[in-house]
Amino acid sequence: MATDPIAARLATLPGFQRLPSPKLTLFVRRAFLDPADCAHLVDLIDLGRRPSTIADPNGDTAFRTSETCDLPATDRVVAAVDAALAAATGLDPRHGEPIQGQRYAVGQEFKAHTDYFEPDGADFARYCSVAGNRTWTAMIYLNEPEAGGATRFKAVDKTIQPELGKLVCWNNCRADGTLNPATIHHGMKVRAGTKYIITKWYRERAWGW
Ligand SMILES: O=C(O)CCC(=O)C(=O)O
Ligand SMILES: [Fe+2]
Repeated sequence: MATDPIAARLATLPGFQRLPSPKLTLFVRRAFLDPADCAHLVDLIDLGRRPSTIADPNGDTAFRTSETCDLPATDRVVAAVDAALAAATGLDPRHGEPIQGQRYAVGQEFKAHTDYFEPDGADFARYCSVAGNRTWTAMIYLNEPEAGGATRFKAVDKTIQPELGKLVCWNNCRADGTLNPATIHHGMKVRAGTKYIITKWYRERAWGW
């Protein structure tokens, strides 16, 4: 059976808990970021937010209703988080997309989706011809909304609650490299308060710039 070297590494790190599922390689690490860094990132997201977009629009204009922020790689905290993620995971930082922030107000959500690009989707060549598809996702909750906003992985019946500084990371592929539909997840509606997260996606090859 193929093995996943990144998962093998994460399993050895203090505080990293692996989801006990043969279908999905997913880890949670509580308090990966400290409150001051989370607060700084929240401020950056509030300053730079724009409506979120999706690849391969499916006709549902309410599919992803959040806002997104392209975080500046030159920011001291953004650079430190980038380095910390690469150091923890062992993923090649050159394969990483720039870190994004996401902000969900009350009622906003990102319906069930996978983070990889569908090979038969209209946008596949545009998004994947240089760097290849997405491999790992790293996502960090920057705060705890007062209600709602959990991330639900329905194929493995796992719901992760937002918690300040909590890192969730998973492999969008199986150990043999094929895309894993069991990674499907839903950023559920915020019911009270505002939810802030950062997302970092890694690619098969170096990101083009
Ligand atoms: O907001 C969430 O909990 C999930 C976010 C997400 O899935 C994404 O940005 O791709
Ligand atoms: Fe996602």
